[in-house]
Amino acid sequence: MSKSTMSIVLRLEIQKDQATFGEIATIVSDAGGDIVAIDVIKEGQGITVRDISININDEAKQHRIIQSVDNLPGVAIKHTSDRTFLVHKGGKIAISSKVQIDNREELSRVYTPEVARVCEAIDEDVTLASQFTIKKNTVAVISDGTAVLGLGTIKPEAAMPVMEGKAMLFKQFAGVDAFPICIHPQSTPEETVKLITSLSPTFGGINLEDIASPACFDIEQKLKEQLDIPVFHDDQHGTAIVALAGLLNALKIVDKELAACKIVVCGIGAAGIAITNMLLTAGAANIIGVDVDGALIRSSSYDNASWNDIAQRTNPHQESGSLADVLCNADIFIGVSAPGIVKQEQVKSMAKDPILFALANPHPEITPEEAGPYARIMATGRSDYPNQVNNVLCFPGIFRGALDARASDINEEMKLAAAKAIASVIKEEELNEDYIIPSVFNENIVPAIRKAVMEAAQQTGAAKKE
Ligand SMILES: NC(=O)C1=CN([C@@H]2O[C@H](COP(=O)(O)OP(=O)(O)OC[C@H]3O[C@@H](n4cnc5c(N)ncnc54)[C@H](O)[C@@H]3O)[C@@H](O)[C@H]2O)C=CC1
Ligand SMILES: CC(=O)C(=O)O
Ligand SMILES: [Mg+2]
Repeated sequence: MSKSTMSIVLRLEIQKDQATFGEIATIVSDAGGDIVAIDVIKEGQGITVRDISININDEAKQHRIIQSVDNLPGVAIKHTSDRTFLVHKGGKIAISSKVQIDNREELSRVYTPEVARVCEAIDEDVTLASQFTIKKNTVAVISDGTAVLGLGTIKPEAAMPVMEGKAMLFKQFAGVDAFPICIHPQSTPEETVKLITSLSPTFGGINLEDIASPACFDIEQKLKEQLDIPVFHDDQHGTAIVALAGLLNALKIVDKELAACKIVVCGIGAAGIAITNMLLTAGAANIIGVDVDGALIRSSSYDNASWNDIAQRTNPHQESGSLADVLCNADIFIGVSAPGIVKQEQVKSMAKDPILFALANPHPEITPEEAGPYARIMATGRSDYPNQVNNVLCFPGIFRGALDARASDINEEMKLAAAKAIASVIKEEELNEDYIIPSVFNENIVPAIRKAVMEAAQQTGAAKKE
């Protein structure tokens, strides 16, 4: 099974009479690195300068390699670079023009004075903005940095690499122009709503990203009420749609019905609440929500209003206790909580053919290696294991469909249609334990979601375009 690798490049100055490349290779290999490329940068009298590219799978090994190589007599590290940082240099996206202007006539057309005629036309009929501006195909990816991946609150500037990454994926997979916008956290959800509402005329849709719960619920709800463009909190609904898609296929393999399964959803935050709601809509009857203080039960009262709401609508047998307690005999575990909180013993205690979706990023609740012997089906949110249950499978396609339908909303029917469309990309005869969800590179995903979402938008009256 694959595991993500970091890749570093060391530029070494080697005194030929004191050190050999063989010695360096041995040190790197002993410290757990794989040398994947060597470039000779300079050959001189008694000195050679080489770039060696090394793959490693954790940061501790990286430090060990650097230290050991640096300690070698006759070897000096001139420069160290990390390929992941290199790919982020200067940001990952850029804006480009669709039209080249080479003379004054063309300049007058795209800019003043001619542009004013287009402005006046849009001012008279604002719906023309969808025809004559980027609004037609542009989505804002907006975060306040308060729940970035599983990193918690980080500075908005620090959230930007994730938002740029989302923008890249929007473009590559669905041709949607997405603009990353990281804002300072506001003191109230109302202020965030006001800020985003002010930005909204530019965009054809708003993809909220990595905004902490419970504020994210209020923010999304109010924006949906106030704006006539689709507003979609990716961590809630994108995750829920992909989780349901994966589950529909996983259940076919283990031959179980969703309604008959005992399902534990761990982490009743943005993703966990949306997953719970989506599974209830899809027919699940026995979901137990678990958060830091254990299983949510109806008879308790929680400070978090969403937990009270979830507790009222789940856990029909009122099972209480810790995650370990309620995982006993569970058919399905879905984690959107914290790294490493599920132990092998707990997987062993689950019902026959357990399904585990350990979706916390970047470190899952349990690794596939650990769960492997006991889990029948295992999925994570990561790109480096089979069965990647990640919202990247959804947001490009769902916005493609919503923009093309000129939808004013992404409603429940459109979400359910997207989940079924993702699941349907894998044919029944192709399904297996390591292939319950299509790869993000499967070219059928976006067209399948787009078609299903456009149809659902038409049927529910959300589409402005026939
Ligand atoms: N694979 C995917 O596509 C996605 C994965 N995620 C991951 O899910 C996790 C949660 O994300 P959000 O819902 O946006 O965050 P959130 O902050 O809204 O919710 C996290 C919830 O987990 C709970 N939690 C923390 N530690 C726990 C523990 N030890 N036991 C039980 N519950 C615990 C928190 O109290 C909170 O209610 C993150 O790691 C994130 O990266 C989120 C969205 C998409
Ligand atoms: C995948 C994603 O959106 C997250 O982990 O927050
Ligand atoms: Mg996210």
